Amino acid sequence: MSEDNARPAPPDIVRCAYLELVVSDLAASREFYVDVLGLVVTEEDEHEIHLRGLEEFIHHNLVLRAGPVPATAAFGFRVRHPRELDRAQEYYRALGCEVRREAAGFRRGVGEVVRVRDPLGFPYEFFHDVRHVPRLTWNYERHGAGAIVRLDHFNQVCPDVTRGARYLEDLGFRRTEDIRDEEGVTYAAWFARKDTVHDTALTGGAGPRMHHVAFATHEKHNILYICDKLGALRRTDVIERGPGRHGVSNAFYLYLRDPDGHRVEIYTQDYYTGDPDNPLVTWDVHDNQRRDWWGSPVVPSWYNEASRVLDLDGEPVPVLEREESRELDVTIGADGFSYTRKGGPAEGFKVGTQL
Ligand SMILES: O=C1C=CC(S(=O)(=O)O)=CC1(O)O
Ligand SMILES: [Fe+2]
Repeated sequence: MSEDNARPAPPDIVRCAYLELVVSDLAASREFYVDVLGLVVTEEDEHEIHLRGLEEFIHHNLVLRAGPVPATAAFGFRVRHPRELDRAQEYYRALGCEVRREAAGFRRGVGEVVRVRDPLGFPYEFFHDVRHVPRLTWNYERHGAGAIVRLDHFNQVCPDVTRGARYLEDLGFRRTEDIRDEEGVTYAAWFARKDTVHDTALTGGAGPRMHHVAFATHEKHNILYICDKLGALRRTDVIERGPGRHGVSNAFYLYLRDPDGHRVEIYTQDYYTGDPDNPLVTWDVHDNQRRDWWGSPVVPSWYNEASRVLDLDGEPVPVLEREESRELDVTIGADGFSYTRKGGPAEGFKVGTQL
């Protein structure tokens, strides 16, 4: 039992492991994720494609499933031992959540799965047993110049980030960074189980919705190559934001939109957060360098658009509007305010003066 004996201890989550996306045109999505981005096909048929990064040894990091309504069907987390599935089941039942336990075979390449619709409305899955597949770390003949090596994180849109943060921290996630204002409103926060900046993050907005899934490369030049390749393919309209250097996480980044509009981040070189006393980094929502260290603007679609999520029966979960102030409103636009140097000039061409 956890400290407050009222609730069972949370499951011991190792890492974010896979995302299931429903896509409207499986062939178009396969071309985007395999031919353009270079993810590796573990297994595929006419209904589903199971993909992974070059360094991954579990069966998949991404499932593309053909369906009528583009949405996110599952956020998969690996737990440290099969017994943690019992804990997951007890923990979420004690929260009053819908919990289903699916025998091995429910999900290809994965053993028993506990599926929940969590308190924020998201479809979370927990698993341990998984089929191992070849790690292609040293198969450089298969590494394109864009070389995506692993799944790094999810990003979830929810109306109340403070409430969501409390839920994730009770679940055992460590908050590593956040964006707040002087009134104490939290606009976004990042949460880790592995020793990088995050396994998932909460972005304040209408939700529950899936903001993005991020895959990691080893180097910035892998990201720059993906941009150059998209230029050569005349597909630069899939580039939504970046390339650039984040303030939060310090990672180099690129955001793309897939054929259904699902957002994919390509991400590299954040920092180690594994010590128990890892210090929280808090950013001022008006700091122009918080989301892009070079002060480049965040396009409004990045704040406003995200993918629906499905409940455990495959139905879209209703979306609730955010009640607290929204980041886009307080930083960009006629009454938006953002600075490069606190108290410095707000005039000029940077964000907050022309968008
Ligand atoms: O992974 C991330 C790290 C940093 C940022 S931000 O735009 O720098 O806040 C966004 C993000 O959540 O995608
Ligand atoms: Fe991200």
